[in-house]
Amino acid sequence: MEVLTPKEMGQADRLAEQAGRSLWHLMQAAGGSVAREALARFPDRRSVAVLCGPGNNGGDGYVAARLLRESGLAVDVWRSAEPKPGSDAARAADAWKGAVGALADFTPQADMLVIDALFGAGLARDLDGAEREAVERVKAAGSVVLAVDLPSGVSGSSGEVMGEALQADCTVTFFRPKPGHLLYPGRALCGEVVVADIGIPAGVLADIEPQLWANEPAQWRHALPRPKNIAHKYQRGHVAVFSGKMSATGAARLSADAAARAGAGAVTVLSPPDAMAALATHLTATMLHRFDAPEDVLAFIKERKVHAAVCGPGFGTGEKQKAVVETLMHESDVPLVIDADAITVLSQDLDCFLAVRNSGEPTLVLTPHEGEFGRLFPDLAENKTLSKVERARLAAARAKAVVIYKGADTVIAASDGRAAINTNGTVWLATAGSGDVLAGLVAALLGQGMPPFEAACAAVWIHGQAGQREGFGLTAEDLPQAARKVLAELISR
Ligand SMILES: NC(=O)C1=CN([C@@H]2O[C@H](COP(=O)(O)OP(=O)(O)OC[C@H]3O[C@@H](n4cnc5c(N)ncnc54)[C@H](O)[C@@H]3O)[C@@H](O)[C@H]2O)[C@@H](O)CC1
Ligand SMILES: [K+]
Repeated sequence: MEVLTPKEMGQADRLAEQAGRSLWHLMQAAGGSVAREALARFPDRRSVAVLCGPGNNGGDGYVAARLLRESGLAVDVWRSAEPKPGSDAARAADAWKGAVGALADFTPQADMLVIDALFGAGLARDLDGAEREAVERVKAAGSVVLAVDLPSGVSGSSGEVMGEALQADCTVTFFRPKPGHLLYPGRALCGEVVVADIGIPAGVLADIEPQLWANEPAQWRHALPRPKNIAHKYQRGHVAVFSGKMSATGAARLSADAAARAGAGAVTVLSPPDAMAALATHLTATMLHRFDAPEDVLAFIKERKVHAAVCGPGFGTGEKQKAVVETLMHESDVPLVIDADAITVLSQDLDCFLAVRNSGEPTLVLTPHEGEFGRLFPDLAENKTLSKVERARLAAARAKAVVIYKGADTVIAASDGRAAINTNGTVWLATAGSGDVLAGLVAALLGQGMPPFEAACAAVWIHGQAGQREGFGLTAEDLPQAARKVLAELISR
């Protein structure tokens, strides 16, 4: 599903108006969907308090208040400021015939349903004054909160908290989700998110051309590799995985296993001389090849027709490793997944890395977690005015790469501006070796010819789904098999 920034949502609103849906009617539908969710989800609440701000978010609140009162509930409205005279919100406030209290006098109770219609997409600065104090009181009282569009204090564009924010049990937003619903901390503050249809025609999206999606199979399933019956193993993608020294071979084996389970026809672990014996005792279907110097690597890639390579898991960060990473970047055109230690190696000489990337070759997928992202793109990481999506996009454009910016809310970004926010991750994936598996999944899909952005999005989703299936107590060794089943189902459907 497309994700719209608050600015794009304003555009949707104007386009809907041109298509004959007035803001007044959208506001009635928005307030109506809030009232419906309140009745359906919180039927046992004895009283309802609707907190209304000065803008259209408050307007939705007045509409919901009127409808809930008409259904027989005891409803009070508390407002921080009057809506602008002549606005749709003012018209909605006029249609509310009950009393209106000053927000400063509102005393929340634990058994109350609080409908938060203070601020939505229009939140422009940190919460302060009466609104902030009311938010603090609601949090202290522990009332059940249903947020209109966004919990007040959450930025719709970044999910960041602006000063203070409500913790909602449920958030009803309209037409399409916003980045603030999917990026942390906003995602956690929203509670369950309901995306309500308020009559904005989906056709407006053709004019808006959104470049951000929630990461879902609908976006990339068509591009998943479907091997033809006649394919032999090398036609199904040959993936090479670089191993580190003898004491650090497990990471490469996890990547290799993931690549094989995700459909690569052949997988070879490239090993430094000292790790050959350790790897040989562990590998069965996966092939093993020794490399000593960067030239060996180039020769192997060329002669054995490698389709994608993973470099980084357990690799090490010394001079020898640096030489390999640089050779891969300068002298080879094999699609690369650069993870973990290889990211650290690149970050040791940023000017060189970016100079090489000016040519745009080879196809590159970078998989940094927060710390690695900070090392590769320090200025972007420090820029607190940017959302995680914007940081990932700028990084992708700068590195001419697909960037998988990992975390609980992993963002995948391409250098052409497309981006996706992943939502199926689970805490069980925060385990040693999980990232190595992800790198192997990306390489397998790349090696089978899937375009890099789609391959990255698919790998992240499959990884998340595998984590959910395995659940409590999973180890990274469980993930490749689970990923295989997820992928098999995606392909067979
Ligand atoms: N865009 C659309 O298509 C629709 C939008 N609707 C509602 O309209 C909302 C957006 O309305 P608005 O653009 O009026 O924005 P809001 O109602 O979120 O807030 C805007 C008002 O708050 C003030 N303000 C911003 N930050 C403040 C702060 N920290 N402290 C005090 N005042 C602050 C602004 O100056 C402005 O007056 C959405 O969240 C949604 O609830 C719905 O009515 C239906 C359709
Ligand atoms: K709100």
